[in-house]
Amino acid sequence: MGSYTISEEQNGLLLFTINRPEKRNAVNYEIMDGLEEVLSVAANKETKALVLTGAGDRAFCSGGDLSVFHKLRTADEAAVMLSRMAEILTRLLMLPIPTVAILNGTAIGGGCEIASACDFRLGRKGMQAGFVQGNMAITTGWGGGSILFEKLPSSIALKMLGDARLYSADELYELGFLDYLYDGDAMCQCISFLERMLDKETAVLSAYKQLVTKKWMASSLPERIAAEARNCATLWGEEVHHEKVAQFLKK
Ligand SMILES: CC[C@@H](C(=O)O)C(=O)SCCNC(=O)CCNC(=O)[C@H](O)C(C)(C)COP(=O)(O)OP(=O)(O)OC[C@H]1O[C@@H](n2cnc3c(N)ncnc32)[C@H](O)[C@@H]1OP(=O)(O)O
Repeated sequence: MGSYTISEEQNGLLLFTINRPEKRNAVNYEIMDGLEEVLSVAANKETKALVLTGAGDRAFCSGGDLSVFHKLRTADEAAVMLSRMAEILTRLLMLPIPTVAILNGTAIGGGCEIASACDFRLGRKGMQAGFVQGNMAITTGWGGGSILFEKLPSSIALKMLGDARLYSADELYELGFLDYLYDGDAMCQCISFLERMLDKETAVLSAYKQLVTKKWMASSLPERIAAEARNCATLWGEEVHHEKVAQFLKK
């Protein structure tokens, strides 16, 4: 089995599952390929909504695979990976159909950035999530910071990014990062959350989605996301970042 699966589910849902539970679903280059693939498949007019989740019950996604990306030493090397992923999240954000992240477990760093790029975030009761990049002496580098400022009041977004800590599911729901808390079968809960929307014509859902994507285009969000990736790349090239990652890998 590869690092991801793509499956067509009932009610017109397209499901992308990050399948590296033993690495807490950390993102490697294969998963980036998979995200690019699923975004192309989602353009099919039969798809009503795209759903992203992680395999297992421990993690949605633990961010970038530090053992792989630790090999990127300079700002220029990091910029290639960061800007590719920023482009993927921009496509996900602008997809003309609803998108859902099912946070079946912990979401950390880049995992929170992926979730932020989705229209809705459903969290399993008891999960945790945090933009911990600050503890690694970098910022969000896949565009998730700029996206979070669009999704939440700026004081809440700044606190979450600056704290760089894990928040509980209850806190995340209260802050508005999570739209729904579930327990039990994740797909059943997701279908139930989307039930009334899935009855509607794709053209209707797309028209509504475009109301927000046009706003984001007009405020140059894609350019802001690209700038965020470049700024992160500069911090990435600093020795202090490499030391923090080495500490994690040593553990
Ligand atoms: C690079 C992009 C950047 C961005 O732009 O946003 C980022 O994403 S930075 C943030 C990177 N992520 C992290 O800092 C998270 C690191 N992981 C953890 O804190 C913990 O693993 C966890 C996610 C809280 C889970 O804890 P736990 O359930 O106790 O599992 P373990 O810690 O024992 O991990 C099991 C296994 O998985 C490996 N692992 C986990 N996360 C990553 C990761 N991001 N990259 C690579 N490998 C990861 C961990 O090393 C263990 O491996 P083994 O020792 O081989 O079993």
